[in-house]
Amino acid sequence: MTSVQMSATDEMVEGFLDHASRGDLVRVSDMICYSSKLLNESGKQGWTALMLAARNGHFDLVKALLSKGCNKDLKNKSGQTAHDIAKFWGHKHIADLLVGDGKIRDILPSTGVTEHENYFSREYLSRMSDKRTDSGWLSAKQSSPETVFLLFHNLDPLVTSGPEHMNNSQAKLKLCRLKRDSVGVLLKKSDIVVVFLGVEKQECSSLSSVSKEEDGLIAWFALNVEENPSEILKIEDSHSFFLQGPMPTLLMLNEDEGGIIAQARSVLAWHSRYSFCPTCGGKTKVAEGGYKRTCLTEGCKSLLGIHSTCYPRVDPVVIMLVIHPDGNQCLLGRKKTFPPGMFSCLAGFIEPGETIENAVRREVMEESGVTVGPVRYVSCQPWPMPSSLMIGCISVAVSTDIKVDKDEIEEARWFTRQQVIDAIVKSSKAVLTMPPRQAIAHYLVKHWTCLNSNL
Ligand SMILES: NC(=O)C1=CN([C@@H]2O[C@H](COP(=O)(O)OP(=O)(O)OC[C@H]3O[C@@H](n4cnc5c(N)ncnc54)[C@H](OP(=O)(O)O)[C@@H]3O)[C@@H](O)[C@H]2O)C=CC1
Ligand SMILES: [Mg+2]
Ligand SMILES: [Mg+2]
Ligand SMILES: [Mg+2]
Ligand SMILES: [Zn+2]
Repeated sequence: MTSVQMSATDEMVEGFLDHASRGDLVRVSDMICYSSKLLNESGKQGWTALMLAARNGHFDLVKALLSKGCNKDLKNKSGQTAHDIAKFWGHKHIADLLVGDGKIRDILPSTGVTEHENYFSREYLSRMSDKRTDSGWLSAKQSSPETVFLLFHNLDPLVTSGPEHMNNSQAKLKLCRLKRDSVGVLLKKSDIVVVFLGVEKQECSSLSSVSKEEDGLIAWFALNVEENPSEILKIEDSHSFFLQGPMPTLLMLNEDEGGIIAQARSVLAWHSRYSFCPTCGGKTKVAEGGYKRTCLTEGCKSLLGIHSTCYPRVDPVVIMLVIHPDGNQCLLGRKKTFPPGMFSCLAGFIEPGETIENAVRREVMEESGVTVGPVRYVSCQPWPMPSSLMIGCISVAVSTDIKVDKDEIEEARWFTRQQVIDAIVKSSKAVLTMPPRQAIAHYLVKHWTCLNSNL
């Protein structure tokens, strides 16, 4: 049936199940308020919203669906309940929630903050870290015609704008999913690092029907080349090109691919910047599917104790919305490099030996001269430029005079709630522009204004 032929009800059920599959608690709750019948509706293969939420590990959504009274005993066409599915996919906390009398036990005390999925956060692939040490499995997958290879040139991903890729996607660009034949020449080169990203998540029913040798898992790998490889590669897609960035171009992909890029680009960037051992400068050997570089110098200190220099690094960064003591204004700043009129949350790298809360207080003081009191964690976002983790907080100022550090920030100002709402909805009255919706700074401001996430 095409979407044109679909009835309005079918379309609503499909939309509802899609939101459930993505763990979109807000949209799912809104739709249940509109029609409680949706709770037990099923789509393809008899999967209900509860099953999809259990499959994809959306704990809060499973909890919400149960509290609305959905039937947890329904079975899909493979005879599985939501509990079976959660157990199969290793979501033990969800499986626990779904057993017995179905009563929800709150294991964690409520903080009033629910998990929010930011751009770059989606886990489209299952990382399967246990396979990183299985060199036989990894090389078999690299030879498999099903395997997907992502190619980067100086950390810019190969994408396509071809019309054949535009179905069901709002994104104008899509990662080129190359096959072994296209990248075979590169795989033979000894200096190319190939990073194992994971395998495509699959429906339980399709997994149970394959043998152990041919596990049916579709593996993904990423590789980065420094010289433009277009001439030696067999890429038939004439619409493909290396997406020059990283910003703002990396924000043009869809959410699934944003998550893949966050992982692939960070690990590849680590390889491109850590070619030699950071401890002794010696040569290193790439191991564990591209997730480790071991020093080859006998007796090197990096081989003793905690091998932290051997693994990809992640830099924690605090990013914070500072609320005025009057509760009705927030502090935003702009760097010289921002587009005209754009203001964002203050941010800064966490220093060694520092807590998240103290880093928030120090960075806000350094950059704006404002003293911060209480700090609360809200949400986080991988930021693969090259490999940060943005730790999003909301905090309350205890002083209000602004004295900007001109080296880092061009200007910082208090904006009223109405002014930031105007900016979010892009009103003609807006006196500032916000960072794009894919940036956690945007989400923190929206979170504070308590606006509907559809904006
Ligand atoms: N997702 C989002 O919404 C946002 C993301 N960000 C990201 O957050 C990150 C940090 O923000 P920013 O305000 O620049 O940070 P800071 O305020 O800490 O300032 C960065 C400066 O500090 C120095 N520095 C100190 N420690 C480090 C470190 N571990 N790594 C790199 N530089 C360090 C650098 O100096 P030098 O380079 O001169 O040596 C750099 O210029 C940036 O990568 C930015 O892209 C920022 C705002 C919004
Ligand atoms: Mg800063
Ligand atoms: Mg700073
Ligand atoms: Mg800093
Ligand atoms: Zn070394």
